[in-house]
Amino acid sequence: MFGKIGLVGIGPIGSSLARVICRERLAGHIAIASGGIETLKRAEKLKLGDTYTTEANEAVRGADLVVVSVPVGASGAVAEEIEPALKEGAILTEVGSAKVSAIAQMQPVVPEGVHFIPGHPLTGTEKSGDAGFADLFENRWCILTPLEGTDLTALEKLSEFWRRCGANIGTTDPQHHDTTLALVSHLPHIIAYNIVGTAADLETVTKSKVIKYSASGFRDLTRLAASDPRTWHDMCLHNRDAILEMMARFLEDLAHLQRAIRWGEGDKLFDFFTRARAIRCSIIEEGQNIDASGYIPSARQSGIRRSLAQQTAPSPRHPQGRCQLDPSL
Ligand SMILES: NC(=O)c1ccc[n+]([C@@H]2O[C@H](COP(=O)([O-])OP(=O)(O)OC[C@H]3O[C@@H](n4cnc5c(N)ncnc54)[C@H](O)[C@@H]3O)[C@@H](O)[C@H]2O)c1
Ligand SMILES: O=C(O)C(=O)C[C@]1(C(=O)O)C=C[C@@H](O)C=C1
Repeated sequence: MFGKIGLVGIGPIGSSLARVICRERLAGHIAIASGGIETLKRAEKLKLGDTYTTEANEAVRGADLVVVSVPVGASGAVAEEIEPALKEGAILTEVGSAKVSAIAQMQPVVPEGVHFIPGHPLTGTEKSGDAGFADLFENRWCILTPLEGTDLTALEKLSEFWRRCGANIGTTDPQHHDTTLALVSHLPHIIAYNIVGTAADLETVTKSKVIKYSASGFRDLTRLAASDPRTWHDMCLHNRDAILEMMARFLEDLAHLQRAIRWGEGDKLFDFFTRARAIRCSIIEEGQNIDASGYIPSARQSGIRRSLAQQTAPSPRHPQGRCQLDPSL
């Protein structure tokens, strides 16, 4: 699809993209940039790309597609760094979880002639670092938030890229994206972090007992609390208003629940739990639930589960085994 793809940032999203680009042969050359030298060395060891550099502008020079996958708070600095090296006609995208802020930081420095189309793959795990995998985007939504005047050919090309990575494409405006994500992603993370904090602070139950006797309800609810602190620090600062709005609504609803429990309003509680269960069921029917282990969409949901043999097949252009996938990751 592209002669050269420049990947700036090689965390869970960047490293998953590198793997799927390689597997699907979407680029003639994958250039990887990361500020962290250790991360870069590991990416090289895993053969995630063709070239590796700590200089983002080096990786994007001559690239037909540039994907910026860095913490939202770093997107402005990265945009400034790569701006002089972006090729005329290139597609530039970023994958930040808060669109309004990422766009405000990047758009002003994008040169004329470069197609800047922000996006957000709605998928991830609580893992950090280069713990990505090629199937991460399979049957997940990737939301694109095209800006006014976006070139439709470039938009279609980027959409096709994500489709070949396994994703379904949705489009919306950045503000609507941020409001929705505040509810379906940011609030759940805040609740998870908070409940772990509550448990850890309990004086009547020791920390070791919380850990030892963690029932699966607590474990399920708290998985998200293992997520990357930098990501969630950035989210709270960069999608502040929408998150505060959702927290206010959540607290209001929680107070209603609290009241129903205090007054023993069984019917109310039963109706409330029944309604919530129906919503959870509809998420499953939409095919948006995932196997707990490994986070790989089940064969039934995705329609395809590529065999490991297929995933590790060397590319004919790189018979030495460029982009060999480590099955343990
Ligand atoms: N992890 C997820 O579940 C997930 C899902 C969807 C979208 N996102 C978004 O994708 C982006 C990348 O997230 P991630 O979790 O893949 O990785 P991450 O946020 O941990 O970032 C990792 C990469 O960014 C580079 N980086 C960090 N600070 C930098 C800086 N100041 N300047 C330049 N590079 C810097 C690191 O060297 C590393 O290569 C974030 O904006 C995040 O909001 C994350
Ligand atoms: O399931 C998880 O572990 C995630 O945190 C993934 C998740 C989400 O909230 O759904 C987290 C942040 C991203 O912006 C998109 C996806």
